[in-house]
Amino acid sequence: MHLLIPAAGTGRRMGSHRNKLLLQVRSQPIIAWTLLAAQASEQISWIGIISQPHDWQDFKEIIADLQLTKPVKLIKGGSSRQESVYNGLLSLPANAEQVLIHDGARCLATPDLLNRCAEAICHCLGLIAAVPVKDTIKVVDENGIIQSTPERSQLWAAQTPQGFDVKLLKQCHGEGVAHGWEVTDDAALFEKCGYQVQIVQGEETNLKVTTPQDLAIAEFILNTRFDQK
Ligand SMILES: Nc1ccn([C@@H]2O[C@H](COP(=O)(O)OP(=O)(O)OP(=O)(O)O)[C@@H](O)[C@H]2O)c(=O)n1
Ligand SMILES: C[C@](O)(CO)[C@H](O)COP(=O)(O)O
Repeated sequence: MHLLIPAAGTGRRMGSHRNKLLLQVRSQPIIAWTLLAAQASEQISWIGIISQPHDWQDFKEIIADLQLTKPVKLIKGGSSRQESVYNGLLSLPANAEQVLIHDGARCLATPDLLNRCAEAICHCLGLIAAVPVKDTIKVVDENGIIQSTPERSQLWAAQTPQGFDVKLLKQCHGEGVAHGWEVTDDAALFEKCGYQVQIVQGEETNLKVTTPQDLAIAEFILNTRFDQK
């Protein structure tokens, strides 16, 4: 299975002066943890890291240090996650029929989750890892007034990996560009084009490292995982 890792962000919400994926958690850059999970997943055979050229030297050193045995390609990132993923899709090897897309910032996803998504995408056209929301969610207007309370049993929090048929996802990204759609995940493009997206049970610990608080939580989770062994 081909895996694309969007890793070309700036980390604005982290307040970092450089790509947050180069920040350390448990003595390894965030992107290294993501790559270690990809390396450990038996289903992943090829890795594309979508990133900004000014980070490539750092990424090359990380890849070399990890001694990854799978082929890794560096792909130029775009100005939004959406644009980065589209670049990634256009850089896939010609034989890639399905693809998993997994945020570099979700460095706690387990090899088991990658394996389950890779297996599931062989039986459907689109899927995402997701978990049921635990909070009661409110829809609020610009004055801070609640407009509605959606039924929680129908609400799921989207994660990555997200998996797709390559041809269809390329077509959906093309439609996105043509219509000027701006979305925060690939499933949203699939939905807008009228294709079904299946849910795969995600992981509570599969958080996206977005803020400094997330860094501390990620460190705690990794310590719990690795100190237990
Ligand atoms: N132009 C972009 C923007 C984001 N990403 C990637 O998409 C994932 C999810 O994005 P997010 O966590 O929002 O990362 P940043 O864009 O770095 O964060 P922020 O929005 O706070 O600046 C990350 O792995 C990030 O590197 C990307 O490949 N290309
Ligand atoms: C794809 C994603 O990780 C699913 O939760 C998320 O939508 C990325 O969006 P962000 O706006 O970059 O946080």
